[in-house]
Amino acid sequence: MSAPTRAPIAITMGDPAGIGPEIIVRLACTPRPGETPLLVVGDTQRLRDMADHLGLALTLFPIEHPNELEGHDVTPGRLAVLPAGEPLPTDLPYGQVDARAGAAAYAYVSRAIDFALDGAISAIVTAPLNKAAMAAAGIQYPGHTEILADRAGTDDFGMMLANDELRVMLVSIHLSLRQAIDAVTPERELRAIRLAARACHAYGIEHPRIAVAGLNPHAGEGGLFGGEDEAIIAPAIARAREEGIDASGPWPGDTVFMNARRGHFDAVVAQYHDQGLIPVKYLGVENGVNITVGLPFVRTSVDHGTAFDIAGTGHADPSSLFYALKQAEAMVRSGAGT
Ligand SMILES: NC(=O)c1ccc[n+]([C@@H]2O[C@H](COP(=O)([O-])OP(=O)(O)OC[C@H]3O[C@@H](n4cnc5c(N)ncnc54)[C@H](O)[C@@H]3O)[C@@H](O)[C@H]2O)c1
Ligand SMILES: N[C@H](C(=O)O)[C@H](O)COP(=O)(O)O
Repeated sequence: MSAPTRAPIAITMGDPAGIGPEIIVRLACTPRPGETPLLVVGDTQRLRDMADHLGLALTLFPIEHPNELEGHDVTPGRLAVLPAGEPLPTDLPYGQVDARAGAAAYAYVSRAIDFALDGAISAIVTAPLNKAAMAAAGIQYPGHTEILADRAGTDDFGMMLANDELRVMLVSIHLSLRQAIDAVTPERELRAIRLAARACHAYGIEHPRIAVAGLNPHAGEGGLFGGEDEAIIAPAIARAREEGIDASGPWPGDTVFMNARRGHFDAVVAQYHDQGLIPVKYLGVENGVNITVGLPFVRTSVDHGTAFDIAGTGHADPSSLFYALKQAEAMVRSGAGT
């Protein structure tokens, strides 16, 4: 028996019709260096069926509270499951938007947040949920990040995607492109720069160099291609510098990530979702992690989605989940949080 020595990390199962169940059972059966005990908030039968489908020898045992892990054998091949929401129908199809799956995904993350706010778990690591399925269930949040921030009662939060080569903080997250342009405001710019610096501190970087990407082609080319870069972004960078943050820009968005990857910057502030996430995901989703910065607890996530095109087929790569767990453990260990 290996007794847990610190509060467990909870992995949420995500959308049951996606690849969450598969990547979780693969992770649970693989020896890994971290010593933090794990539990999954999800559906035991769904995980059981997936492990059987993949031919994995996995023992699942139910718990009702993270404290119950104390004294349990939590070695690879054994996994505690904490239920939430309604039990799933056994014939729930993979790879389809389903309101029952959307409701379940929301229930898993909600229950994990309860335990995180109580200090009963040390971090939340999320498997992907499907935003269309959640909307079909009548849940109005666009994603995990907004649920987490709302439940934590904070407006001062941000989404950072990172891998071994890039760290990217977004000015806006799940908005239409038109709305994202309107969201380029002095307040949001300054907040994103501050959050990027804060995240770098959590990575142990004392004096982070924060590059801010421009909004328009060539960062506006002196006003030829749009005025937001000079009128809104540049003054926010100046404000951040007055606060002592080593921020620079606005840099042309097409080359700033290349220079960050070369080591010229510690993080990039991207003006909208795809500007920031394409460079990170292009380097491979297997080494990427999504971190919510600004919460009172640690939350990391895989940097990929529910992959309905391969869900249930046994072809999902669990690497990003390993990476997200490793990052969460490091953040908990350092005590830096976010
Ligand atoms: N953390 C999250 O909860 C999260 C993250 C991103 C997207 N999403 C959601 O997931 C849903 C689907 O999003 P999408 O189709 O844009 O992106 P996706 O990441 O689900 O899929 C994009 C492509 O990458 C492949 N892929 C993704 N992860 C993989 C893995 N682990 N192994 C092998 N191949 C993998 C898929 O098969 C697909 O071809 C949407 O509802 C989206 O909002 C959720
Ligand atoms: N924007 C994220 C991505 O594309 O990877 C993703 O949608 C996850 O968002 P949440 O962590 O807020 O669910």
